[in-house]
Amino acid sequence: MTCQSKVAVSPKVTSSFVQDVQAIVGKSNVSTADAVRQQHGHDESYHSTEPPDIVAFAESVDHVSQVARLCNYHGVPLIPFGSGTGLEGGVNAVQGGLCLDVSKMKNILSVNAEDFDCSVESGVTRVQLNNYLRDTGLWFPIDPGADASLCGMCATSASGTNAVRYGTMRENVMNLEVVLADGRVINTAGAGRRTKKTSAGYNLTNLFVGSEGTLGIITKATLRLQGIPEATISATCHFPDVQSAVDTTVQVLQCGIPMARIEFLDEVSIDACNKFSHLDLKVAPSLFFEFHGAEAGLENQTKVVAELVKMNGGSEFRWATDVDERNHLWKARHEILWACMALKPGSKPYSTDVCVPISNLPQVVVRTKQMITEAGIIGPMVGHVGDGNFHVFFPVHYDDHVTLKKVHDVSHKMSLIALELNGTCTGEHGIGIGKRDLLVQEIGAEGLAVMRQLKDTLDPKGIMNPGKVFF
Ligand SMILES: Cc1cc2c(cc1C)N(C[C@H](O)[C@H](O)[C@H](O)COP(=O)(O)OP(=O)(O)OC[C@H]1O[C@@H](n3cnc4c(N)ncnc43)[C@H](O)[C@@H]1O)c1[nH]c(=O)[nH]c(=O)c1N2
Ligand SMILES: CC(C)C(=O)C(=O)O
Ligand SMILES: [Mn+2]
Repeated sequence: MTCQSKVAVSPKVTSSFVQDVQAIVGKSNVSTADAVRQQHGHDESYHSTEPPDIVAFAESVDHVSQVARLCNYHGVPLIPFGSGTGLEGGVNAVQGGLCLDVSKMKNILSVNAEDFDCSVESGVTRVQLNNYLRDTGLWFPIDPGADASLCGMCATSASGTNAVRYGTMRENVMNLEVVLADGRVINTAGAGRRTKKTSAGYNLTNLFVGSEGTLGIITKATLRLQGIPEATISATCHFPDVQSAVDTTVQVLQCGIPMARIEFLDEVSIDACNKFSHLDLKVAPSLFFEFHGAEAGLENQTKVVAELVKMNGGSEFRWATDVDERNHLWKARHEILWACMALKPGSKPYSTDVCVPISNLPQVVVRTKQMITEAGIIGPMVGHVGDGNFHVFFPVHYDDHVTLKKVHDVSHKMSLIALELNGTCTGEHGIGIGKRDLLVQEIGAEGLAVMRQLKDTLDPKGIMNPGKVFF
């Protein structure tokens, strides 16, 4: 686990190949400069930088299609690059090749306000879309902390703090335009289709959601939108221990309260947030809640949740009712990765991401906390607990191999506990290069072989993001 990068140029990327790429996307959209290759050879994770041999910037689906056809012909690895905010090394060019940056395709193609949907090109980010929607009364709720590209979010099946109410990318994508390895362009639900439901054949859309660039390049996404709620209330409270906070979450959901957000932060992450984002919360295991709905309904919901908090030994609510206060709170939550890294200056994130059925959550959280304490490492715990999903954001230094090994061991054991409890090794960050060994344990050898057959059918030469998801 070093930070060294590969300098050798793949023998397949010859000067005539570079010229062919330039002829497709234009000279100014191609770079073999070291700085550009380095920048495209890593995401926000701790994985070592692996630069591609060449970076090309696409400006249209036609560019993407022609570049794919060229790479396929020459057998050159093709790595799609959205905004590089991934956390499992998904863009790292582990076998060299061509990195295709699709961030210049930034058009919001349509917004159908009456139908609650929109279509965006591959470079449109979630913040760009929500700014654009501001005056329509609509919003797109899926919110990974980073301002990721929406097509990259499709590729990793991202979610975030709102998933407990609004679902993940899987539930919010209606159609995708995808360029396959051989350059063919398909629409996974048929050209122009944007229905809320369909029983027409196989669900190709969801085959590409979470495919991490290994099956094709997503050039357009048709997404569901939501109405901005009439009223929004946020509140925080703290608990004597982790177990009581997680028990409260389970009970709130069992009561059928339609929570918009329930986020857990342990005392280490609260401390990190206080320091980094200038909050003054009590340093204790805490829950951040958000309620969306009509004013009248919210009063009842907040009352029930406050009672459950009290029954579990939690504190009074601290309300964040006005917009500025609320934005400050959720901005702090979204910046928590960097807050945790600031606990150890110069560190990079080693993040974990397990998800279990909600009733098994207390067990996995409490066992993880014990492992972190026993290992004597810094391991702030943060969870989208309403989904049974939680993370530990370990700050690591590349050269501290002793701590890295401890972190890796705890992280691996956490995933095994999640699998043992009918859960998954990744709720939202994906497999990338870091969790390939866990995927086989999760899906089983036969299930994985079927995934492999699908990959071989769509990408027989294996050019699409090789070394990711599978070994
Ligand atoms: C501070 C912070 C906070 C968070 C997160 C990151 C960071 C830095 N994330 C993770 C991250 O934002 C998420 O993985 C994004 O969905 C990745 O989108 P990018 O555009 O950055 O893809 P990026 O460029 O990083 O690529 C990720 C993978 O998708 C592929 N890919 C990208 N664009 C593609 C395209 N158009 N077609 C095909 N394949 C493509 C790549 O090849 C790669 O395998 C997250 N996530 C989450 O789910 N919940 C969260 O709460 C957070 N929070
Ligand atoms: C920081 C990141 C990785 C995240 O998933 C979160 O904040 O929930
Ligand atoms: Mn998360």
